[in-house]
Amino acid sequence: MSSLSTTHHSPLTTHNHAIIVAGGSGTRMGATIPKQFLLLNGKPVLMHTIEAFHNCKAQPHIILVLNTDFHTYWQQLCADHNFTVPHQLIKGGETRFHSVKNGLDRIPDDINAVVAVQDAVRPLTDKEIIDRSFTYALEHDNAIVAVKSRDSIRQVQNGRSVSLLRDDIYLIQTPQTFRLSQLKKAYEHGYDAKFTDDASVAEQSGMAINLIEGNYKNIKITFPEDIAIAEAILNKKPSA
Ligand SMILES: Nc1ccn([C@@H]2O[C@H](COP(=O)(O)OP(=O)(O)OP(=O)(O)O)[C@@H](O)[C@H]2O)c(=O)n1
Ligand SMILES: C[C@](O)(CO)[C@H](O)COP(=O)(O)O
Repeated sequence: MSSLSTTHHSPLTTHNHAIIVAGGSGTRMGATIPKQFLLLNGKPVLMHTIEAFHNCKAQPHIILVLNTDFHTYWQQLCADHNFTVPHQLIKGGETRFHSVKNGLDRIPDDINAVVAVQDAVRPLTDKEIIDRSFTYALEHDNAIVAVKSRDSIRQVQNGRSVSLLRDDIYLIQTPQTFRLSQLKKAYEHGYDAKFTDDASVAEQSGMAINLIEGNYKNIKITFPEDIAIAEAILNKKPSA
C-alpha cells in the first residue's frame, strides 16, 4: 500500500460534516424494503453506519439523505430501536449524485469546513478510517478511501481481454472526504450518467484525487448474500 497516502495528525475541527446517502431503493437486493433498513445483528444497516460517524473523533454534523416516502418509517425505526444519535433528515434525489447535491445544498458555505460523503449501506466502516479521511482532506483537500485489488485484472478491448497491472488498480469505497468549498463547486457542474461516486464528480471538475488506505471489511451491502457476509465480519472474534 506504499502508494496510498498516510497521515498522523488529529482530525479535530468544529467544521466537520457527514452526508450519509440513503436515498436508494436497493433494486439489486430485491428485498421488500430498501437495504439500508434491513437488520444486521438485529439493528438496521443505516444505524450501524450513522453510529460509526457519531463515535469517531471528528464528531461531524450528520446529515441523513432519505427518500421522503421513508421519513416516517425511519422515525418509527428510531423510536423502536431507541436510536438517539442526533442527525438532520433531508430528502433524497433521483440518483446518488442528486442525493449528495441535496446534502451539500443544506450545508452553509464555510471556508474551513470538511465534508465526508458516506454510503448508508457501508455499515462496517472503521471510525479510525473516518478520522483519517477528515484529517487528510483538511490538509490535502480530499481523501478517498480505497483498497488495492486482490484479484488479477483484465480489460476487454475490441472483443479481446488484456491483462492490466494489478498493483495499479484500486477499489474505491466511502467515505470520500473533501474540503466543502471544493466539493460544492464540483457538484455545481451538473449531472453526468458516468458519475459513480464523489471522486468522479470532483475529478471532472479538475481536482487531483488522493487515495488513502481503506479496509477490505468495509463492504457495500448490495446483494442478498452481503448481509450474511457483514454479520460474519461483525461477529468474528478477534484472533488470540
Ligand atoms: N437516488 C439515490 C441512489 C442511491 N443512493 C445511495 O447511494 C448509496 C450507494 O448506492 P447503491 O448501493 O447503488 O444503492 P441503491 O441505489 O439503493 O441500490 P441499487 O443500485 O441496487 O438499486 C446507497 O447508500 C444509496 O442509498 C442515494 O442516496 N440516492
Ligand atoms: C460510491 C461507491 O460505493 C464507491 O465504491 C460506489 O461507486 C457506489 O456504486 P453504486 O453503483 O451506486 O452501488
